[in-house]
Amino acid sequence: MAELVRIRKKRLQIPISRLRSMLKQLEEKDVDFEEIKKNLDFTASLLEAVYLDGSRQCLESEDDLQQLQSDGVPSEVTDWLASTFTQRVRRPVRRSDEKPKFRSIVHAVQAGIFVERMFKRAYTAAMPDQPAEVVKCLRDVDRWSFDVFALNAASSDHALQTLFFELITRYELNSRFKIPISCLTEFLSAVERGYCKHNNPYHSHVHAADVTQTLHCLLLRSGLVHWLTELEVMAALFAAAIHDYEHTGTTNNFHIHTKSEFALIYNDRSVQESHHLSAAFRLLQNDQMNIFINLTREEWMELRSLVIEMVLSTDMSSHLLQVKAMKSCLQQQERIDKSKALSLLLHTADISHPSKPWVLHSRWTKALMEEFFRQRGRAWPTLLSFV
Ligand SMILES: Nc1ncnc2c1ncn2[C@@H]1O[C@@H]2COP(=O)(O)O[C@H]2[C@H]1O
Ligand SMILES: [Zn+2]
Repeated sequence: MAELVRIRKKRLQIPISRLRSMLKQLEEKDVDFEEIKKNLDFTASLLEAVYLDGSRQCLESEDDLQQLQSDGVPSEVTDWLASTFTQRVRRPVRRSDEKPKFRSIVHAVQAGIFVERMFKRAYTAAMPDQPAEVVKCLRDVDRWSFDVFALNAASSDHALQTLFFELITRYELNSRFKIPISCLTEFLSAVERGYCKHNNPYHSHVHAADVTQTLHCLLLRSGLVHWLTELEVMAALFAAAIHDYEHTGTTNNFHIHTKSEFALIYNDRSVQESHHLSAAFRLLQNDQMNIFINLTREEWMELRSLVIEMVLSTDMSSHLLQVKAMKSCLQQQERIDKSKALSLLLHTADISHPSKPWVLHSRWTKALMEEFFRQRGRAWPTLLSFV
């Protein structure tokens, strides 16, 4: 793994140093501005291509370049790839009339910084040694088809801990927010125990790991990750990890109609979601588990507010409202509220399994059916009408 990262880093050194030198020239304003903007645009397209089509492990040979070409990457980008990563000489670039937009430069710079960070993390992560099987599973962590069940088996039933650790270190959020490693370990163990409390076939820590990975995939592949601050990414991953914490394996309706303790505490409003939040935040009251101990007060307030909004939005009863609000926002070209967008993304990840490969979807569906049947059993016979 370390060897692979070393090779990848070496390959990316050329475009990274190119990007840096272009930026320096831009600052000094002593070059052809249009040319440099175009180069930056190419760099962004290259980096996006490397990530978006999952081919960042390639660029080994001409075959890989061929593959990029067939995947619809512009010919200029493929040429640039060839001249940068292989011995092939670059063809003259066709001049385009279209002026590169300032946004392209912003994206290029952001993409460059992001890619460099993703690779740097391999050198800074304090992650414990993982079994080879876990490392193998995690290679697919950026993919929609990621097999969370395989990860759970490889990590001896610790999918959530393993995945959260991986993502936090990948995004370098552990160093950015000075998360004590011992707190992170304690906290994640407690979260996994909470998910096991009711022995649910569906709402287990594996579901939490699945939703967290899916959210990461959505953020990465849509490019939204460049639009977000580190605090927002941290809040999003945290919200996904805890979004069903201590789920009882029953629906909100079940709680309301059985006049459960939770329904009484939360006044029939988003009963489960309110409990997931409250119980997870309560864990952080314990200093041994407070992974956010080093956040400033402002950072903490912002993170807490975002997480609350995101987890409450996983209440299925808010589905239509959320979709309608986002549609009207897009139609009227209004500025999109980040917390609303993140909430919708978490909700999307939460109900995403029907769009995953059949082998994953059918497994989730069986687990959910089993959970629904168990609830029916618990409600029998008087309350059957509402379950
Ligand atoms: N394929 C599905 N069909 C019907 N309901 C689903 C399906 N997938 C998920 N759900 C429900 O949608 C809910 C989303 O939030 P939860 O994860 O708490 O619980 C989930 C299930 O109750
Ligand atoms: Zn869920």
